[in-house]
Amino acid sequence: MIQTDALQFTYENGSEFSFPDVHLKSGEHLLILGPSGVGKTTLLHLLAGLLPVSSGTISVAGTDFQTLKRRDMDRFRGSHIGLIFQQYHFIRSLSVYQNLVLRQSFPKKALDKARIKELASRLGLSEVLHKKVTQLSQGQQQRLSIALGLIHKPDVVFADEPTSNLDDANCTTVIELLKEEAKICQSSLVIITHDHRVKSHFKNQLTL
Ligand SMILES: Nc1ncnc2c1ncn2[C@@H]1O[C@H](COP(=O)(O)OP(=O)(O)OP(=O)(O)O)[C@@H](O)[C@H]1O
Repeated sequence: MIQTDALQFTYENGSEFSFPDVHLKSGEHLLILGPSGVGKTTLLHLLAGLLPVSSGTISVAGTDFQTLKRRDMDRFRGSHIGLIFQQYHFIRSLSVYQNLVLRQSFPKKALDKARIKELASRLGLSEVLHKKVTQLSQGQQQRLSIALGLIHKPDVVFADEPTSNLDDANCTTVIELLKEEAKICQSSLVIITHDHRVKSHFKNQLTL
């Protein structure tokens, strides 16, 4: 599902990063650990095609990123990749339901109301489905962020620090939700974190 070879990236200011190869099969999970500043988010952005590699290759869901032009990359990401960011990316003027509809329609998929209702229910968002996202609690925002990463049943889900700012009980809940939803969607799951509480939940780990 994910295969990288000799990945390197250099920021404009000259900061250079070399990453170990990642090999992940369909439905597998990977936890990427490492101290702050080591390049975890940079690696996630490369794997999601948000940054272009300086050298090396990435293949996700059988597609070699080198073969994709920028617009094709955006389309590919919309269909095959789910992103769960540290900072929430919601459209603040819209409701929870409208945000999910918009994300679902991005890869030009037909509206699937049943899928939205079902996912919202599993993530405990049914009661707030028609509320503005600005009216949600922190925990509800976190769960909406997960729902937005999974609504289109992506092949791969990348989650960047999904448990930062959570207490121990909520940390476990969010990790279990992510694993459960990834299993239902048969998605591979890559979690980037420096939160050592997450370690015990994943066997497959890569430390940068
Ligand atoms: N756009 C940029 N231009 C230059 N340097 C950058 C840029 N973005 C990040 N960096 C630097 O690259 C290094 C790696 O950043 P990155 O965010 O990938 O680390 P990280 O391991 O995810 O850190 P954290 O755990 O704190 O989120 C940091 O030193 C950061 O300051």
